[in-house]
Amino acid sequence: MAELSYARYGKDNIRLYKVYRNADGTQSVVEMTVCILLEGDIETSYVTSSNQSYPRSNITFSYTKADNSVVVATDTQKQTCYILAKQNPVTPPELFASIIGEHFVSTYSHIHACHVNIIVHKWTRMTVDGKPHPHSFFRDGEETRLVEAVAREGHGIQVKSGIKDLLVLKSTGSAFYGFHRDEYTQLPETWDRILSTSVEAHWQWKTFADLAEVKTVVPKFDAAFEAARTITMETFAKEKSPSVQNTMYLMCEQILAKESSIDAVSYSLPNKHYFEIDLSWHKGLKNTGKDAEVYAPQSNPNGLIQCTVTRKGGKSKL
Ligand SMILES: O=c1[nH]c(=O)c2[nH]c(=O)[nH]c2[nH]1
Repeated sequence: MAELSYARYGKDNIRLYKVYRNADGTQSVVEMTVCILLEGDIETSYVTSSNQSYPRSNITFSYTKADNSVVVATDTQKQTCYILAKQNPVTPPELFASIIGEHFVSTYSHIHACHVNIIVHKWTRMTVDGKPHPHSFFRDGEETRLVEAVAREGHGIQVKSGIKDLLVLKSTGSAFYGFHRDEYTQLPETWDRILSTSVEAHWQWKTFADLAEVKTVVPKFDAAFEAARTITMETFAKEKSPSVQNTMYLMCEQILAKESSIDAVSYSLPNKHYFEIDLSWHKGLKNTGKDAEVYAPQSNPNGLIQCTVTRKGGKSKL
């Protein structure tokens, strides 16, 4: 006996660009990649067709019985994404993701959940002749802004925001000592090391009742993104880090303190190692400890340190 235990389908890698022609003659642009995944109820809502009853809302029938009548084609989902982008603002991405999610759940009676993921790609306005250029942009880093919105019928909209691929390095001001030692330990303690990581962080908003409630907090989304980015960089730079674990915890605490509508903050930080190179074999060159200047950056393996910090004493308030 076989049973379908998981079913979602949709369109991934929908690439989307929108230009805003501003009243002052300047233009602003947004480029994003969207993923939409739909879920349907498996047991309820039967309709009658001819003399036959069949489960109208049963998305799984498209899998188990080749019944495509319940399938909102993935191409339709892509076209809908473009139409919604034309008819609505695409920024902040948390709002646009919620608009897409609510659309699918409210438009199709047999679709009960819609998962929307958005990656926003950077286009930063150029400075030309010392002035912001009206319509030219460049990519100043691979860092992306992320959003995941889940609209679930009867359960509101859950929104998670994030940042990914923000590559940072500090050449001193980081230590790692006092860690557990046993017969498997070779790593020496260090009071001064290079610290580098590619930041991935997510912050989960309190659950919104509906799209109308999402709309009431729109300005908070950009503000929280800027705050999380600033807190990440300032903590990384200013803190004399005793470990990645402690530094990332401090970042989470500050983001929770800054925005009361955020329930939880997660970080996932690879520890990108830079190894000292002993060059003493060459004419006694000193290149270790306090004399270290030339290092070998390591591609792998890397440490991977993760945490989630949740607001104590229950959920947050708007
Ligand atoms: O900040 C660190 N945390 C660790 O858990 C760890 N483990 C390790 O080898 N180096 C480091 N650095």
